[in-house]
Amino acid sequence: MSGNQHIQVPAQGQKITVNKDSSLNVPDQPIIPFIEGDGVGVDVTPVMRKVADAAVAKAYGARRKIQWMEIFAGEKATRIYGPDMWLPEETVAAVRDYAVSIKGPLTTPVGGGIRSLNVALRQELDLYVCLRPVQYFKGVPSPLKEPEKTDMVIFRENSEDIYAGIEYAAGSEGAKKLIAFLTQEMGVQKIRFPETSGIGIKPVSREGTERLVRKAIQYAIDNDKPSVTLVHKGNIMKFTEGAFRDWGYALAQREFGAEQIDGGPWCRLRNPRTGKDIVIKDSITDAFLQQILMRPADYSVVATLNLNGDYLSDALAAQVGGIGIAPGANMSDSVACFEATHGTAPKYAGKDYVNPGSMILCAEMMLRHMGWREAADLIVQSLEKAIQSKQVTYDFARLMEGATQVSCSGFGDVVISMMD
Ligand SMILES: NC(=O)C1=CN([C@@H]2O[C@H](COP(=O)(O)OP(=O)(O)OC[C@H]3O[C@@H](n4cnc5c(N)ncnc54)[C@H](OP(=O)(O)O)[C@@H]3O)[C@@H](O)[C@H]2O)C=CC1
Ligand SMILES: O=C(O)CCC(=O)C(=O)O
Ligand SMILES: [Mg+2]
Repeated sequence: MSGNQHIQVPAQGQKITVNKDSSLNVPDQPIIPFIEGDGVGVDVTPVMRKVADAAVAKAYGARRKIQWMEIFAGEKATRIYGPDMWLPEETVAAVRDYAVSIKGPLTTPVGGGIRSLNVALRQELDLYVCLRPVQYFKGVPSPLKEPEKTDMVIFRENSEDIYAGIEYAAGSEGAKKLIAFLTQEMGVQKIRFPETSGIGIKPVSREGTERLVRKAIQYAIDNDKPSVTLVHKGNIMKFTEGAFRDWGYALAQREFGAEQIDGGPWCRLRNPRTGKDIVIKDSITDAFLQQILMRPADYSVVATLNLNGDYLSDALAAQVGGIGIAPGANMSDSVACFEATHGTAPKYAGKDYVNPGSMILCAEMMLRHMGWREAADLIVQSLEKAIQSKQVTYDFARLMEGATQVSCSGFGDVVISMMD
């Protein structure tokens, strides 16, 4: 870590502050920290900013303006702060202190090298909810016959599970110690090749599960959704994924008054806002992956563990047009950092080529979170119009008849032109 200060705080603008009940005080010129991101981050992040600025200007004139503040992580941070400074302290502090931020993707090497900076940021700030809405926009090409039937919101637990990165390489001191402990003290005889096994640990807690499932059920209540599905592989991983399911059901009953249907485990609660039923159900992950393709209309809010949520995010995104149009947010009760589902797509980096739709929709989620609903609505409407005009990036153009392929920045300009 370094005491270096490289963040330039905009002269104008104020911090967003958070009340005890998690509501926000948003000034008319909020300072929003942003991380450009590695790879295609350099392409999509400027487009996102341009579209968000245009929507804010269109919706509120001179009355409101985002004061962007660049903060640094990933390769850019190492260029600015020095080698090995991948996630500077002041970057983490800014994401925490400014309450609302947005980031482009960051590279994580496979196998060796640094651990995920994306995961590190989530862990350091305990951004325990990864919220990824999956909705169909009219005109988007999809591999499904009826893509509009896919309308889900993923609540992915963001702080635990095998994703936490507690693992030891085969042959390392850590792996040897753990394997010795397991075999000698715990009587474990199931490690097939103990001499050459790497070892990963999968922590899943009651608290971690409950806070995630609570958010998912509250979301279903607030947004008039018909069901919450707990997705787990609890038949095999009984005390982690199975416990996630059991703790989830217990929470629904204890805190939301859900009652079992036909002896359970499914249960049902009455939405206090609408009087309608919300069904709490569960599905084993492998079966769920086929259900979302075969019967997507049966599912709405999804609450799941970290790794399942990662896999499901990309699979569900594909059903409604792919990860070029898949936004998300990492959230705690006081901090929200908006982040696309996709990664750095290195082969396209710097080519002004990829779809900026995910980042644009991240900005839309961010504006809605700030209560700037009119600007958020404008983004959704103009994005839809842009897609329907068939002026789209390569990912959509290759699947659409009669489309005109435009660049990443070109697509941003089409979206802005649709605001008129
Ligand atoms: N939150 C984050 O910062 C994340 C970071 N990553 C990191 O990103 C790096 C690359 O990961 P990788 O597995 O290649 O996954 P990516 O999501 O970066 O890319 C996979 C494929 O998805 C398509 N794609 C991705 N982004 C877009 C876009 N904006 N518009 C259109 N299509 C898009 C492309 O498909 P096609 O080839 O068909 O054109 C691309 O080749 C890794 O280091 C990974 O760890 C990954 C996910 C999230
Ligand atoms: O951190 C990474 O590099 C990958 C993360 C990821 O795929 C995700 O969070 O969806
Ligand atoms: Mg992922």
